Amino acid sequence: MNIKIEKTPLKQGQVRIISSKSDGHRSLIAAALAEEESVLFVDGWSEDMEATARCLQSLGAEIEREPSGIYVMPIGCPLPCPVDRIGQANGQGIGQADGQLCTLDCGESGSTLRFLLPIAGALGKHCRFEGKGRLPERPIGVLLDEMARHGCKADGDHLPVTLEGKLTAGVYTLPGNVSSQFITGLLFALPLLEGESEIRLTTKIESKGYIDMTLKTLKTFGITVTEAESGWSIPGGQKYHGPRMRYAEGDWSNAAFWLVAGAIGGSIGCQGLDMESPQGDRAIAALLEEFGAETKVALNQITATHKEMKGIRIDASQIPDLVPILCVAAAAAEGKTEIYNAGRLRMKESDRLAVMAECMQKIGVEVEERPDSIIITGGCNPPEGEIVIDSHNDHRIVMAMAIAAVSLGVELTILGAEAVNKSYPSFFIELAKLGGVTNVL
Ligand SMILES: O=C(O)C1=C[C@@H](OP(=O)(O)O)[C@@H](O)[C@H](O)C1
Ligand SMILES: C=C(OP(=O)(O)O)C(=O)O
Repeated sequence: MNIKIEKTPLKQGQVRIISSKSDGHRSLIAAALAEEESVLFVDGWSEDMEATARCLQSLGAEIEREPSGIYVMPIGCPLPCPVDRIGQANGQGIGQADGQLCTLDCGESGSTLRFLLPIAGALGKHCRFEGKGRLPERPIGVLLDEMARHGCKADGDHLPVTLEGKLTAGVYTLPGNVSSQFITGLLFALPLLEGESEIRLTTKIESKGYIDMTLKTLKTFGITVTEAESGWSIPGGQKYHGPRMRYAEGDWSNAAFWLVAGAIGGSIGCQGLDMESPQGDRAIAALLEEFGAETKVALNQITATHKEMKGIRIDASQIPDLVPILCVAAAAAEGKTEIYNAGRLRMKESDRLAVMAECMQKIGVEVEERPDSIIITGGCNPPEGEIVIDSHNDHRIVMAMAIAAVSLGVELTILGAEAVNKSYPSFFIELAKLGGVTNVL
């Protein structure tokens, strides 16, 4: 789907923010590992969350999405689970038959893949992991090596991979700067093993907010994890016991698009966010203040309002998903903005540093791309003629450039705009509610 976005600016207004997909993944996983069935309330549903739900079903959970909530019957449920029923139909009785292969189609979701690899290993499931788009290129090797050292082998280091064996407890040593998702996956998996485990980091942790989200979910489900000198200690033999009903919290990464739009050209409020959330992308509020814009919190709403903005230096190591929209904020700020420690952006749904540099150039913003950073000089001089942006199938590029169009006043066409469905299917509906004018071509 290609969408043309007119340069009509957004009106002042409010957006009700959908549930965090990161919290959605974690809540679904914890509920599927729990001892009891539960209901999860999620406002909005994305392709990535669908991928996690689908994979958990392949592992044996029953997940039913009703208008009243998402009903999760855990993997270890006392009733026959879907996979087990196949076993029964094959005359193999209740319980997954030894060696029976289940396929986990992770779609394009890095979180789904990297969270579920160690979980499948801890459950001793014989699984084939598949994925599409850029997912097969995204790194999983360091996690698979560590899993292999602990009894669970994969037949390759990129998708598709098939796992064989069952994880054993012990010391898991990993870098903290490739993907925090490896650590989240292990934090979910290791409590299920017999015996104590430890995760030891060999570098400083990046994307730490996401680990904090995982630790918060684990605590809610009664799982004990203690911080160690360079990682975490995880007692084995634990069981997940969670609340029977749970609400996923609002998504700060999605809110950032609207807050930047408010900061550049008016005033936009976001509702439904937890102001104390562990989500690292909550940093958007402080960053907009640093740029010079105004943010105000009243009750459950945060509003960003335009004030003259000046370029700043931004360390991206803890907030990778904010970078595309921060590039747009930088284009509206006077002087230079440098976003550094951003090398990991190259291994997301697209090479986000290269793609944002390409997009900024196309709309007439001065930009310099370096291996680990991007430098943007404020000011936008769009060229004559039609501007066409290739989304590279990346949801955050689509959303960032849609906000660029309405906030920087550049009419443009985005190719492959359906990529928004990965995390925020109602994005263009919200844009229209705020007065954004779009045409599907
Ligand atoms: O744990 C999570 O929910 C996520 C972790 C981050 O990945 P990295 O840790 O690989 O940076 C982030 O980019 C991704 O969108 C979601
Ligand atoms: C990188 C992202 O997600 P994931 O790693 O789960 O694919 C994202 O949502 O921007």
